[in-house]
Amino acid sequence: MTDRPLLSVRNLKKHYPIKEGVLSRQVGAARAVDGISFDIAQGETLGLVGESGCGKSTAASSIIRLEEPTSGEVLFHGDGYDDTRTSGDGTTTNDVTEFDDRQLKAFRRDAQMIFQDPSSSFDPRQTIGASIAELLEVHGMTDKQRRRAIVENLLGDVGLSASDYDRYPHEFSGGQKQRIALARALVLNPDLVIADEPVSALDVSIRAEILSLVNDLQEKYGLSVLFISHDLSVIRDVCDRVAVMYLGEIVEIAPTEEVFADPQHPYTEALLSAIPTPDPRNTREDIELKGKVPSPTDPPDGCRFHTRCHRVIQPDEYDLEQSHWRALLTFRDRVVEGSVDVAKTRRALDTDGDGEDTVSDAELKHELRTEFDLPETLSDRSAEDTLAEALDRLVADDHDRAAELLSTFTTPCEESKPELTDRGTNHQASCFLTENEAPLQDAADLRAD
Ligand SMILES: Nc1ncnc2c1ncn2[C@@H]1O[C@H](COP(=O)(O)OP(=O)(O)OP(=O)(O)O)[C@@H](O)[C@H]1O
Repeated sequence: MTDRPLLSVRNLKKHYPIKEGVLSRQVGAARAVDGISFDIAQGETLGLVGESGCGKSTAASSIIRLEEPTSGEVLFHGDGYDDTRTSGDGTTTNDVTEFDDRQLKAFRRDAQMIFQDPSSSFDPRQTIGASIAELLEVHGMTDKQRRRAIVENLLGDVGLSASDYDRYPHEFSGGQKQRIALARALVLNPDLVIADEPVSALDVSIRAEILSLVNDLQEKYGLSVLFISHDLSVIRDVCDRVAVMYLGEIVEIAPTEEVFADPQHPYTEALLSAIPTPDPRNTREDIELKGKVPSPTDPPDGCRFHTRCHRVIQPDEYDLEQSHWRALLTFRDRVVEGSVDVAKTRRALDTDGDGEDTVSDAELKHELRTEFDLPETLSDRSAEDTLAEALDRLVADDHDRAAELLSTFTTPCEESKPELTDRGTNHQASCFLTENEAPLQDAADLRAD
């Protein structure tokens, strides 16, 4: 046991080229993973959490080199790996991204992956014992009896029995198959296991059993685990630390209890609020993550979360109710991108359906405010004047002028990018709001603003 982390990921990027035309010219890139860094200590379980599409699986497959990373380092310090390890060209490295085929084969023994759907990872014509024992054979164990003994023993460790060795995958339930997948991941005695949503496909009733098994095995074998999930409540049960990912970046990383007790990024706060809680005094369930996750081909400038953030910062000249400021920016973005369909709203209001233009502009503007959660009057006079004029232009079909007027509303969150900075021991987050301040105020206070 050393103090050195088992795995150090440094500024890892995976960009998928977007190609167009007969010549397949590259016209852009999906920045699925865009410069993430973290360590995993020996025997530690790190959770990687975020909504679907934020880049978790791409991060995992780039770390284990199922896909070639675009750039960055993945330093692995497993048994037998040190800085003097010699790569094929004679240079010294323990950077997985530089491994040659021989090193990669050894690494793939020491770092194993478990996937969400256990059904698809077994050959239906092979007994589960044979499919696990095969790995031992591939890695040089010639003694058939010994292979069988090791696998039978492992089946016991994952809560199955030695006699299951000769049974076929279809004879097992989803939960049992995930136990078998765990046995297969462990048979080569790895240092690191990457588990990508290992319980998401399972019935809620058996999730807890599998999570508890992961915990037991992690302890028994002294494993380091990268545990990927979109669900923070699952992470809480198994992880020592949590890294929160949004649109290809890590926005907060901290010990699990700190993330739950004192989140420093509004995105983390929103994920926490989605966890159902039986405690009626808990105020978190009211934060609603609005809007679409932007595309990684064109991520927002500045803080990537600002287009959906309930705490998006107001410039000094305004002092609006926070929810109105959020609504105003959302309205601005929708008008600027051209997705506010005034004609459609007009048709919807035309209840007699005669096609005659009987809907007044005042009704239409009222409906647009309602649709975008904007009040009848903003408390700030100058902001209200600008909004009212933009609405006038919009209902008069002068979309460009409306967009121009609304574009005068800007937030510091889109003007520059917050870096990950320290918020306490082992706690980092990237948000201007909490950079130099006390913890995020309670969600209940925010609503009372
Ligand atoms: N081969 C590819 N080409 C282009 N874009 C891709 C490719 N693979 C993934 N992406 C994009 O990269 C982003 C990250 O995808 P990824 O699957 O890693 O996210 P995730 O957080 O694991 O989500 P999920 O839990 O739904 O799998 C998504 O926007 C996805 O559309």
